[in-house]
Amino acid sequence: MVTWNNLNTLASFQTLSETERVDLVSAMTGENGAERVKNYSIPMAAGLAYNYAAKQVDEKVLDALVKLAEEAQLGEKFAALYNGEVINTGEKRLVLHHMTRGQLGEAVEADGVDKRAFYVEQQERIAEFANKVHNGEITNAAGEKFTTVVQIGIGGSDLGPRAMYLALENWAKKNDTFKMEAKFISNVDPDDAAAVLNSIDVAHSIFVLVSKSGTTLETLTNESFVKDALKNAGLDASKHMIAVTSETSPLAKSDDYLAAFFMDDYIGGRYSSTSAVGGAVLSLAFGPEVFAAFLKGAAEEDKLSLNQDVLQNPAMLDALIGVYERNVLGYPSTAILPYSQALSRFPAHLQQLDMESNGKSVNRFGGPVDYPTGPVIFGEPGTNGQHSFYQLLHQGTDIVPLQFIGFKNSQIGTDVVIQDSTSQQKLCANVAAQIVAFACGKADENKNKNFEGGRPSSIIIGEALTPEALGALLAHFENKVMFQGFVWNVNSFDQEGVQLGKVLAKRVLAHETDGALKVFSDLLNI
Ligand SMILES: O=P(O)(O)OC[C@H]1O[C@](O)(CO)[C@@H](O)[C@@H]1O
Repeated sequence: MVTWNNLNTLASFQTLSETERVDLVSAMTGENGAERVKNYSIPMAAGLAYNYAAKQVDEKVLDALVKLAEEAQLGEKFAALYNGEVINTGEKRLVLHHMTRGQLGEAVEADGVDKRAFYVEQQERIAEFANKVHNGEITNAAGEKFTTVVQIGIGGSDLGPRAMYLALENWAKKNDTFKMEAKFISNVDPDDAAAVLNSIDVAHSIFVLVSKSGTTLETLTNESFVKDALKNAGLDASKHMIAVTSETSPLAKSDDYLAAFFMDDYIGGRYSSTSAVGGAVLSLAFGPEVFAAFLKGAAEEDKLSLNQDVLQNPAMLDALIGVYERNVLGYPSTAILPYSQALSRFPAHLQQLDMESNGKSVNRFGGPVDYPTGPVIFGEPGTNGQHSFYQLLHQGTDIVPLQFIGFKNSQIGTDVVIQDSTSQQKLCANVAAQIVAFACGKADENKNKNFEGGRPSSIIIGEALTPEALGALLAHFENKVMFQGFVWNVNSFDQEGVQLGKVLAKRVLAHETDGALKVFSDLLNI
């Protein structure tokens, strides 16, 4: 039986708060600095490793974090989640995204069906459909193969799948599994749809309309935009569109689509990359085998998140260190810094995952929380970020914890030696240098050139960004955010904070405005 308590009521949190702070500069530059880098590392799935040597922790802090994990019952809460308890209290729903990639606990039946069987059935249907598109059994009306897939969706129906597609595009090309180019339309800004439509051959394009609810204004507007374009090209839209939605949504029973694939209300949009939401576009783009490898990596990482030994559970430890930084050390944000161009949209995905999940001021029962919850998340790939916002990270007045990601090898393998090193070596040299620069700093008499150091970071290191590694990376962050939500006692699976803006926008469009809303509407010529 689990009990849900606010963080500041836990005795272990009190102990953690009183634990002596670690001087990161001394820890990293002292005689045990090198050993620390070797030891403070946990294996992850797919050959990845989570290294937390440059975090502001030592044995005493780690011990206090282990006690916090125990008192907050993180393992038990995860078990309650994957065994089908109503963890999403706000919407009174189960939380089942782990089941899209494996069965961690008991069979869970909901709506009269075994949910694992349901998700597997959707994967099989998608795989069959994708194979038929690739081998020319499913074609356009002229009997020609589709060459492009365009996903229409927003939020979780866009960010995760888009980030995953970009992450694997070059890998798939290099490994001869690239089947179709994918494009994405998300913004209701007409320039988004228009620009994508101008860049493709609509006659050879298949569109994936993705909306769990089937009611999202932006997505339905963009669907009409695309249907108009197909009609104007003399094409039958229903022969060019598939839907990914929940079986209860208005889209589910429509004849407007060539096929429909399903997820359900037990998978939040931001946790849906491993469901049909990511499955359709990724299977069409790279083939079902690549999507299956991606799921395998995620499933392996999920299993590591079950480990009751916190120091061998990368997602749980990452989560706890994040809580320590937020609630004891008082750091307000976290930067996601992948040293991998393929992960260019991964920070944007994590922004939604983290901030929509844990950006909450009430606990899971609607009561107040009087401590900080989710941090502000932002990021960019390195080394580009170094030439942009790292100035503030190194010498600004806020300390921003950093989450680096790096790979020993590139995806494409084409490289050049300039000044005795390859580009890949330069990339990796930079991330190593940054970790040490942030943690250790450098004293200078000229205060303008002085680096205080003491700026914490972690790094996930892998051999190369493969489908398995990407799945593991995704699951790591999903589970980290989940564990943090448990510690903060918030419901990480609803998002009421997005509703008010939607309601007011509808009022503006219906011209039912007054006061400030009316003046802004007039200023924007609506
Ligand atoms: O898939 P849907 O139902 O169109 O929702 C899209 C996105 O909108 C949100 O509900 C926020 O407005 C996200 O949580 C979700 O990912």
